[in-house]
Amino acid sequence: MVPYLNQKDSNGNVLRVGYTVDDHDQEKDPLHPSLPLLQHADLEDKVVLLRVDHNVVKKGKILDQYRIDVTLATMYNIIERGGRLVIMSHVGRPYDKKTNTLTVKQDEAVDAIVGYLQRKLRIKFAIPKFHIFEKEGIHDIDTSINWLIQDLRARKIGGIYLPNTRWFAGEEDKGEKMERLAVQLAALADVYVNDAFGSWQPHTSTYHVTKYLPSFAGLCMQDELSNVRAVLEPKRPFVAIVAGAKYDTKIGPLTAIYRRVDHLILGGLIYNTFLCAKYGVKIKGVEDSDIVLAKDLVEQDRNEGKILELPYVVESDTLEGRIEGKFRTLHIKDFKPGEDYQFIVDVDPASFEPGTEVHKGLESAKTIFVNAVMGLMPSFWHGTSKMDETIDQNRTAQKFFGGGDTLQEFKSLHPGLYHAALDSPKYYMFTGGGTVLKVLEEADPFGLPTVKALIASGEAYGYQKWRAGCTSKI
Ligand SMILES: Nc1ncnc2c1ncn2[C@@H]1O[C@H](COP(=O)(O)OP(=O)(O)OP(=O)(O)O)[C@@H](O)[C@H]1O
Ligand SMILES: O=C(O)[C@H](O)COP(=O)(O)O
Repeated sequence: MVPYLNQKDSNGNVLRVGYTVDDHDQEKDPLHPSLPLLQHADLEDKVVLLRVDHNVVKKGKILDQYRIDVTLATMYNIIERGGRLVIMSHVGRPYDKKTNTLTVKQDEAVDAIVGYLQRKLRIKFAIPKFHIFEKEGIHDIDTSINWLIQDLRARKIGGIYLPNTRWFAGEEDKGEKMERLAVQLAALADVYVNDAFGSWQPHTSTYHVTKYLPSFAGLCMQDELSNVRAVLEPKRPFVAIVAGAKYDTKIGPLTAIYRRVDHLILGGLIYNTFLCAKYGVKIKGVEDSDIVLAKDLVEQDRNEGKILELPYVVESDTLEGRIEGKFRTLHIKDFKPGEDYQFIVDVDPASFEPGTEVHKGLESAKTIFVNAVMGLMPSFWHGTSKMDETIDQNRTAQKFFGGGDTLQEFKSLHPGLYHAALDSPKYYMFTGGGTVLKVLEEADPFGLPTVKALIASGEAYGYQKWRAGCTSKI
């Protein structure tokens, strides 16, 4: 039997699920016709493995619950239609690719998320416990979970929330461990739903598991895929601001994004690396191998001049904080090839003052995409704060913010503006900033590896054929 809705009326038309949302307007907002949608899954009495991006915990605490809140509709929809929830998310980056070790820290546990969900939904979630090996994490999903699954099916508990997916040895593995985890995850459930737009990396819980279960895009995923089109087809001039810490996953897309924008503004570790490559300086914390990668971008920009450089940066002797006498503002025009600098930890707000190229670029933009925390938080917030204010002064541009820390810092630095922005048609908040960069690189929202995997699963389970056979609008 196909895993899709199977109720038909007397004319053989597939019935819409009366009480649920089946109102994605394909004409207004076309999603890929082969992308299996949650609305079309048969969920009655099914255990649903739901992958979300609840990567909102820092030092054991939730700083901004936005990325949890936007998945509540998917959860409610699943429960309301008879599904039973097994939820999973990653928190942080416990796996160190360089040393090949995995560090399990309790302050990256999902407990705070589960506490929040229980308060919000008023239902009880169980977090199963598995044996954790030092430097290797969790090897296997222990069969003891079967008791919990039984309780879940019997409605003795409201849901199960698995431990941080990146604590599993097979999550980021490419070999046997990955295959093992994919099979073990799939064995827990009848259906898989991906609502984790922000987690585009093809890991086991976002990608490989789809080989073993009928898989669907959740409601948050669908909204994000629809909205990202506005960034792919922007009103011009289009300015992108990319900053922050995740140099490794963001430098790749950056050269492709360069081709799409009218202006690019860099900050954070990405800017430090760019400055080293362009001005031949050494900045503490920037690795030589990363500078080599940034050289392509510098070359490209020598010809096209799209990068608007933030002229004033903040140098600090320590990463411990903003300590009087240990930090200073530098102008990049004073950089001399071969010179060594301490940590560059922020841009000075003066970089955004009227009259600067950066200010002119932001003032005249019609579309602005922001995946940017300009400085090392929480001490060096001044550059990010000024950036947010400067962007807001442009009242005509369509403004897109995306990224866990980007949203969280926007909220903590300008709470009033952040809440107004959530309701403003001039702003849109994406749950993943790196994901939007990846979409821009692929030039196609459905080119994300995780979305391609959902489409492939639909092919394997006959979704396209089922959909072609539906005569009523679904
Ligand atoms: N110059 C800097 N040196 C060190 N860390 C920095 C610097 N500038 C910013 N950061 C850190 O970058 C982090 C944010 O970067 P990150 O790439 O994770 O952004 P994000 O908005 O979460 O994006 P995404 O959701 O796409 O991962 C913050 O924790 C901030 O402290
Ligand atoms: O915070 C994020 O950007 C997402 O949760 C993705 O995290 P990742 O870049 O570590 O995959």
